[in-house]
Amino acid sequence: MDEQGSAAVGGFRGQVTLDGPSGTGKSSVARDVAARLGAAYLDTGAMYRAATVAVLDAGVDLTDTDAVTRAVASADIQVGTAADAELVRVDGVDVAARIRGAEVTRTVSPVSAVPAVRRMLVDRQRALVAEADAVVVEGRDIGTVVLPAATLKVYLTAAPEARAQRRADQLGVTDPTKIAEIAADLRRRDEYDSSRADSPLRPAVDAVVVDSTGLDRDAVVERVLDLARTAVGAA
Ligand SMILES: Nc1ncnc2c1ncn2[C@@H]1O[C@H](COP(=O)(O)OP(=O)(O)O)[C@@H](O)[C@H]1O
Ligand SMILES: Nc1ccn([C@@H]2O[C@H](COP(=O)(O)OP(=O)(O)O)[C@@H](O)[C@H]2O)c(=O)n1
Repeated sequence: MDEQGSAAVGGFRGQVTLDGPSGTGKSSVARDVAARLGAAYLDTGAMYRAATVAVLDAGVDLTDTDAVTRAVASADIQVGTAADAELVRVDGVDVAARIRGAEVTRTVSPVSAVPAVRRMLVDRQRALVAEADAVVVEGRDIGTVVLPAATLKVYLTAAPEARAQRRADQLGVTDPTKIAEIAADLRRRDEYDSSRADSPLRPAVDAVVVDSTGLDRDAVVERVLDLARTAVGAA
């Protein structure tokens, strides 16, 4: 038993994927699970957000997919894989705070729908994963496209109102008009991410779907750790 009162998954080796829409708890759960497993952690959304910073700074027309691709290809995008420290840099500049801002959040879905951008970032994601014996990777297409042979695939869902409220709480937003704007942004990104032709957001056929609506963060973490124990036992 560890200090949090549950058995750790000792010597875990393998890949855990966490996919799902915004506000379902992917980042927070993935970080906690990685820390408990002693695994690396990769936030692929941060990579698409960093790519979006490069596109915004290049000032290109977002509908010009060749120009978007060139802007991403010529940027030096660095994302760390430690669960306890966020490292996101574009051309050596720390953009960890900027990637969470409204401008990037508004623009990231069209940038991430460009197939050539996805190919570049998926190659990077697989290379980063290959460096780790144990890794937790979160995003939209990790179980379906990036790591189809992962040890455990989890697809997180939650009711749209719960997701919007969580995001509002996280940002310290209490104004109902602003909460409605957050909910509208989540709907827009859900729609964009689920309907794109390349790597749409959807559960892998062999993913375990976990609905976090009525669960707190720790309960979801415990559920994923239980699933990881079972997956390792079954391997
Ligand atoms: N099961 C949960 N219940 C309530 N709040 C949660 C839960 N999981 C995560 N949160 C909180 O909701 C917010 C958004 O979670 P986050 O991990 O960023 O989601 P995602 O990566 O899916 O967008 C964070 O403040 C997080 O602490
Ligand atoms: N593997 C991934 C991860 C993110 N994304 C894109 O990047 C955006 C931001 O991802 P994120 O994980 O940071 O978003 P949140 O869930 O934190 O709001 C998503 O809305 C997708 O458009 C993607 O296309 N594929």
